[in-house]
Amino acid sequence: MLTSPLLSVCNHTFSYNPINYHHTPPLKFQSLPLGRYGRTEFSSGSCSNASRRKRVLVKGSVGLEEGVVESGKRVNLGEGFDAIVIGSGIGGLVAGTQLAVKGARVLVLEKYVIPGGSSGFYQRDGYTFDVGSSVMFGFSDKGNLNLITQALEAVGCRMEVIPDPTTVHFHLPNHLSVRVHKEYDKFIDELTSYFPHEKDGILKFYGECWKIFNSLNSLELKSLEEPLYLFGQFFQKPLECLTLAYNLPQNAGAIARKYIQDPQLLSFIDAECFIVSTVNALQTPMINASMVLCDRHFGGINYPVGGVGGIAKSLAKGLVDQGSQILYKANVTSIITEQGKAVGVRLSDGREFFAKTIISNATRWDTFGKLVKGESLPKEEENFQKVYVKAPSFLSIHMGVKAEVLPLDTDCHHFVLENNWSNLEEPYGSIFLSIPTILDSSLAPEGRHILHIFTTSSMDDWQGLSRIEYEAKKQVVADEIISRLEKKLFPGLKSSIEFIEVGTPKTHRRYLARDEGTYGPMPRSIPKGLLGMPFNTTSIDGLYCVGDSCFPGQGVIAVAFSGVMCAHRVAADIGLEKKSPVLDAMLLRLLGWFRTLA
Ligand SMILES: NC(=O)c1ccc[n+]([C@@H]2O[C@H](COP(=O)([O-])OP(=O)(O)OC[C@H]3O[C@@H](n4cnc5c(N)ncnc54)[C@H](O)[C@@H]3O)[C@@H](O)[C@H]2O)c1
Ligand SMILES: CC(C)=CCC/C(C)=C/C=C/C(C)=C/C=C/C(C)=C/C=C/C=C(C)/C=C/C=C(C)/C=C/C=C(\C)CCC=C(C)C
Repeated sequence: MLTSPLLSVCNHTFSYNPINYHHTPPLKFQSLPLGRYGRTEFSSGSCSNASRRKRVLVKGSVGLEEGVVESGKRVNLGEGFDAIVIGSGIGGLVAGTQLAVKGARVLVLEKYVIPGGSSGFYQRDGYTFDVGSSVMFGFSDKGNLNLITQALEAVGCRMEVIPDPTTVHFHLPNHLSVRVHKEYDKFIDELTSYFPHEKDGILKFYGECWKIFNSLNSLELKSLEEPLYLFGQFFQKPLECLTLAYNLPQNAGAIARKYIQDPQLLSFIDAECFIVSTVNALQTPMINASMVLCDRHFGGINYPVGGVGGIAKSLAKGLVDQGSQILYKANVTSIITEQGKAVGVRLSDGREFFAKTIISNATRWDTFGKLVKGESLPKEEENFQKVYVKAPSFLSIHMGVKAEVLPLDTDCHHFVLENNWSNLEEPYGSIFLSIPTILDSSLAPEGRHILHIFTTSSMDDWQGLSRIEYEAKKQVVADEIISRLEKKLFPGLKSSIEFIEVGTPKTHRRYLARDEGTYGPMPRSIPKGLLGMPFNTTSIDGLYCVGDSCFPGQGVIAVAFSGVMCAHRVAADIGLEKKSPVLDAMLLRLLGWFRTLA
């Protein structure tokens, strides 16, 4: 068991656009700090085989093993990789580790200095901040849907977790204050105390979610693009598969409207969906809604001791333990194709790596807009972009505050929408707040709490500003958000601030390499549930995508599933799992046709 993995092995601080105020002494600004991870040096050497491709020799740190392998030792990465994964977000790491345990030789290339992407971390002044949100689904010890636990176990890791008794505390218009308790009955009682006339509708809507969740939870989860597996599941669990197939094109809002009439309760269901999809219930696929609305009661929300960043660190270490490799500061700028097949990647420093398959954990917009060069946008991607647009990014405020400002019974996660339901999807309209130190006090110095506040914000709002205007705007916007929280939740909040850093969509774009800092794909209008969401194969032979612009979308557990599916499909294609070329061709054509219906 790994106890506090992040804190025990990581003594360095990592920068996450440290624009700060209310803080003395001022922080040192570092754009890309080099911890032990940053010590990789590269040089190219001659090829020992007849290949015309450059063989890459690595001097210094290779793999993770806390970032260092005997400095100065020349390590030959060699060739013959089965897969190159571009990016070490949870999607990329799960795909990489799952392939590695199946016996594949994998190389993960990460632009930044640590793994994790939006699930990374940074440390400052004794605080360990999660870069993204701290609500972890799929991290329990039961069922088939605990995909984070399973991904870690696959590479021999286990993290200590702290159960959260309340997934989220909603503070909504008209004094609607609902705690989502881990215990389902307690949550239903609390919700029905506000809407007694809708008790039946509430039970029926959440009951529908449970039917879907139980079906999902009964399946062995692998690639829905692999026919032998898919038909096998239909054969073994016909009712469950038909339930899922029926619900694939459905959205939560439409199903809620079958059972519920009260407009305020429907707005509450919108808020339930918005916190995970950044869109209302009418636009949120029913399968995804069911997954999160039930897992929080089934397995519960569990926080990893030491912070969310420990998950990626453990996976990256597991990858290396399996004989595969990860390189940091490896910025892929193009995917090399030969006769229409993806065969390798080129980095910004000119190095090239080659493999049988290439898996991109960059968003589809980045993959097809930047990395695949000289090709017109494939039809499949055109269709994807017709159905989905980039969701806005976030403004994030990471703060350290004096502990006494929080009442003793404060919950860990809050969602605040003050007066007007119509502000739900507006930029800065609602506020997300996580206080992970409620669960794990080791993340902050004694007597302090971490507040991670975030709200939707789009890139347009931050373009065209001078440096001084940009920083001034950060202060103004952050100040206003903090004032709102002070008024609604924590009187005296401002004067309790000991540390603060503000990140904007530009920060997310820069540090997470996500086009416009997007949170992920968002349906352009009312989608047909998950029908239009592409899986992992692409129209370029040998090129696969993984992460939140693949089925089933945003969220750590969702991208972990995407990683599992991707690894299975790739393993079948490189001969590590069974496959049937004839059935493959039929299924892939059928799935492609389904997507055109979305
Ligand atoms: N539930 C939560 O609390 C929570 C918390 C954090 C993150 N998330 C979710 O995680 C999801 C994202 O996960 P993901 O796996 O899709 O990806 P990601 O965006 O987290 O990671 C992608 C990684 O790829 C790297 N990368 C991108 N382009 C590159 C290039 N050209 N060369 C090298 N490296 C490159 C980035 O640096 C990053 O590390 C989001 O949808 C978000 O919802 C959820
Ligand atoms: C193929 C065909 C045609 C058919 C077939 C049928 C079948 C069999 C089907 C199947 C299916 C499946 C398996 C599916 C699956 C799915 C899944 C797994 C899903 C998942 C999902 C998940 C999700 C979406 C998640 C999400 C999450 C998130 C996003 C989170 C977030 C959070 C946050 C932001 C936090 C908040 C905070 C505060 C409030 C503070």
